[in-house]
Amino acid sequence: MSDLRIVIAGAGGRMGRTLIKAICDHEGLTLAGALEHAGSTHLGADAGVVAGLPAVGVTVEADGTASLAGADVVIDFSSPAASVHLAERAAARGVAMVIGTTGFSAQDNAALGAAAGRTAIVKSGNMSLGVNLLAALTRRVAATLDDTFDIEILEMHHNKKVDAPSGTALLLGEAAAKGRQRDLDAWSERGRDGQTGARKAGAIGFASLRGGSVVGEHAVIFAGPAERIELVHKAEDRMIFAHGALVAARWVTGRQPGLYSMADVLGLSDF
Ligand SMILES: NC(=O)C1=CN([C@@H]2O[C@H](COP(=O)(O)OP(=O)(O)OC[C@H]3O[C@@H](n4cnc5c(N)ncnc54)[C@H](OP(=O)(O)O)[C@@H]3O)[C@@H](O)[C@H]2O)C=CC1
Ligand SMILES: O=C(O)C1=N[C@H](C(=O)O)C[C@H](O)C1
Repeated sequence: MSDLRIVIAGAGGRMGRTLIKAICDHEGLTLAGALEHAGSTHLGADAGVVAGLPAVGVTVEADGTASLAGADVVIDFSSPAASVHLAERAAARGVAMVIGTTGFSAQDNAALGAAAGRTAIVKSGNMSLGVNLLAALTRRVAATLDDTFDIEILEMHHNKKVDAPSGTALLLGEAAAKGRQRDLDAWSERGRDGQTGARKAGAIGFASLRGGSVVGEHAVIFAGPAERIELVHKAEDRMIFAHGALVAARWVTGRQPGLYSMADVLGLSDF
């Protein structure tokens, strides 16, 4: 069987570099391209060297037309605008895509949905097995407990993260809302400050902490009368996201067009 040919977008970033290392460590995977934005200081450098490895013979580039033409799948951890633009290009060429970027607007999500009408895309705010299992558990617990148990989602990340709440917190919020058979947008409470009034029964609250080098920590708290249940995930190494993205890349290659989740990839949709 021939190698899976993977293009990495956001190649110079924390996740891009982790993915390049993971690809170089795995049999059956080939780095087919490494993309960065037009102003990046990494342009022209060898992607292996950017990732802290010996040279691999792939140059970091901004255009990527030739790389996309020879790729099976693109894995993208960059920025919302870059992901949307790249999804349109991948869709035009029928190249599958795995999107780990977070912080999308409703308009961005609509554009990604349109691209997924033309090529297969796996998109998830968290690619790890642990968090996707946590989401399945969250849905089950939220469905089991009634509104006397308030749901609060707490996340903490490193001090370079640019979006809040995290994509994972939103994924967990969606799972809780699904369990309660509610629309998350109508029930979420974010950024409380000042005279907020008492908590609305049934709301799903979010709180974000930023500091240091924390890779990613999430807690879903079910706070009831005189007792509390907490479901927690702590990521210790970005390699868990990279491994999940590579599992998704194998799974999505050759699939029918559509927008898929990590729950689809991991078989957790009916858990
Ligand atoms: N789903 C998941 O499991 C995970 C998701 N993430 C998400 O992935 C994204 C990236 O995270 P992280 O790697 O930590 O962030 P970084 O800022 O370290 O990396 C992002 C990279 O993308 C580059 N970039 C910006 N615009 C473009 C473009 N047009 N084309 C190609 N590259 C571009 C950035 O360049 P420059 O620095 O020069 O701007 C940077 O090198 C975030 O949205 C984060 O939330 C992160 C971890 C896990
Ligand atoms: O920016 C990060 O670092 C992370 N982003 C994702 C998110 O927004 O949830 C996933 C992970 O928590 C790390």
